[in-house]
Amino acid sequence: MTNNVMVPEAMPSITVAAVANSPSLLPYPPPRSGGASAAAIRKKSLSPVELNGGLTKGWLDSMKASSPTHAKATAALAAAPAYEHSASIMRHPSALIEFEQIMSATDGKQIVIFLDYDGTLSPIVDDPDSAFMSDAMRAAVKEVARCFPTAIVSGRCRSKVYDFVRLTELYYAGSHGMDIKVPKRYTKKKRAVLFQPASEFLPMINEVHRALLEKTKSIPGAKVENNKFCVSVHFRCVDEKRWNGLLEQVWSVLNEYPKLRITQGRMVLEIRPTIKWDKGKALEFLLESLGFADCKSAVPLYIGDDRTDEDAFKVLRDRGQGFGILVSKYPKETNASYSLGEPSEVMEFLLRLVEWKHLSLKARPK
Ligand SMILES: O=P(O)(O)OC[C@H]1O[C@H](O[C@H]2O[C@H](CO)[C@@H](O)[C@H](O)[C@H]2O)[C@H](O)[C@@H](O)[C@@H]1O
Repeated sequence: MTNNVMVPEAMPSITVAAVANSPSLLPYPPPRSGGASAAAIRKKSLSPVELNGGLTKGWLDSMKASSPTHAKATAALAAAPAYEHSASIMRHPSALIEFEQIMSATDGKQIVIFLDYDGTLSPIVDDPDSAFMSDAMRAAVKEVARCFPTAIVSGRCRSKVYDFVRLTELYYAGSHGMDIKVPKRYTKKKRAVLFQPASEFLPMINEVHRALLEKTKSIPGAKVENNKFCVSVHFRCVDEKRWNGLLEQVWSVLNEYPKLRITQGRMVLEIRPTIKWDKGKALEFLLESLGFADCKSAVPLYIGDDRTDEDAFKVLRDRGQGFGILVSKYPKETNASYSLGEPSEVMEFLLRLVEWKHLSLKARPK
């Protein structure tokens, strides 16, 4: 355990009572038009689906602290007392330092790699359209995919994340796992698998995207991104003084869509269907499609940096299978077992995996 200051990358968890007792807080979900009672709102706030990753008290603080490239990150670090180190929050062991231990736990089983994109394979940048991965990272991912089944699981829409990664040998799950494509050469039945559990929401998402574009166009720096089955509203380039205004605009749109929910990522609000599907479910779906439904036959390694990746870390922890690896410079409350500081360390870890695979093949008795 270190004495590092804990800086949350997404929102801190809070109790429902704290929400109910804080009139200054904007409640989530927002009051629907038609005037839901405060009790009804509080009751709705209890929904685990919404609290788990939903927008809660402290969203402004956590939004401020969620960006390593944001000027206020330094200030957030300086505000140590606000994020005091607690016994439950510690830096997890480095996956690089503990590499041999991780590998010995794989015990000859099939390793399957799951990679988040933004903040994991590419550094966080101001413009989401310029979040390119380096050629060196692409080469490392290509090598790793030669050695192990490898999937990208991203909040972005699948086609966009493919345009960044440009490797045909991978499986892609976009829209937080709500758009999964497994190429036919990898499926048992040799038929491409396309899984889109939120397809009925497509018209609604497009409508919300258009409404949000319109509502936010007067806010300098605000960016609305259509991720096919979800929409991202970016705060990164918006002056902090306007964040509440931007949030209000988002809520004014969402008021009309009770079948959508909102979660918070790194300087971003993500609007998505209320269906019970997330990166954790996507991980399970992919394992099954690849023929590894049986816990005993595969060791999944899931590497991600965001709040939404916690769903996948939790699945691994609950199944007692494989390892979650959190990408974060700061200690954080997480279900991951190991950590890596930044994308450059992710690349180093991937290259170690490739090297390990080659050495283990050489060591095999002829
Ligand atoms: O699941 P992910 O692949 O991590 O996608 C989550 C969001 O990633 C992108 O936004 C984040 O990265 C941007 C580029 O570095 C950055 O500007 C933004 O502040 C980050 O939140 C993507 O643009 C979003 O649509 C995804 O939801």
